[in-house]
Amino acid sequence: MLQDSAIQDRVAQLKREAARHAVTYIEDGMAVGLGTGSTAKFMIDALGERVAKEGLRIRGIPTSEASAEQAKGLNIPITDFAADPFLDIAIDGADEVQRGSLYLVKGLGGALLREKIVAASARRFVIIVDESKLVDDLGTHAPIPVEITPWGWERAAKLLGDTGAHACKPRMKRDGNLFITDNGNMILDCHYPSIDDPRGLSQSIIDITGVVDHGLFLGMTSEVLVAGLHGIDRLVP
Ligand SMILES: O=C[C@H](O)[C@H](O)[C@H](O)COP(=O)(O)O
Repeated sequence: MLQDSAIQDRVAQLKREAARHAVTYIEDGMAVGLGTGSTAKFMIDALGERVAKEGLRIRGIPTSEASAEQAKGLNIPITDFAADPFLDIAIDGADEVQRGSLYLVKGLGGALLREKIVAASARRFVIIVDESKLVDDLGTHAPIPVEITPWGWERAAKLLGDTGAHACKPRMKRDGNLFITDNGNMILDCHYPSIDDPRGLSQSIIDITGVVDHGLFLGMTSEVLVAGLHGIDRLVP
């Protein structure tokens, strides 16, 4: 039996391989959304390698300051929505992927807003995860992060906690310490006892004035590359 650390090393290796595979979808001349998080980091590394070794000519839009720094360090050219309002592809990680629907929970690292804007702009949205992220019901392991404006945040928090069938227990991200996003907003992590109507929940959160967006990504995924101990699976909705 493999030890925990050996399993983690193997999963990291498979995520790296899945990231390399995802990067083969990128072709010369493309505008590419660059995700955020430990899995997206492997993908940006693999893309940097293609830029350096093959002279691949692409333009990237990073979904966080961290990914922007990484991309710049690898000489990946950065673009913006003025020059590229539509992207050919975006590649990112996720916190949960619902089997079948391929609905996602994203944003536990706090990057959900830019990630969602980039995903919405991309013709193809590719997700890379390890198999521990696959769930039957959203919210099984991950809370839903909700990005809210700092001004009046207490009101939004109260309403998130009071929304009838969609009430949650909002907690301030990072164990009660203030977490400010790259956009200058705050994140509340919302724990729901169960999520049986993701679309209804999405709407009820977004209807609260002061909420900027949330980490449910519904109907956006083009495909998911799942890195498991036995290899890489490709899921499509
Ligand atoms: O804000 C963070 C992003 O949504 C990440 O893509 C997500 O949290 C997955 O991160 P990781 O690949 O590190 O598990």
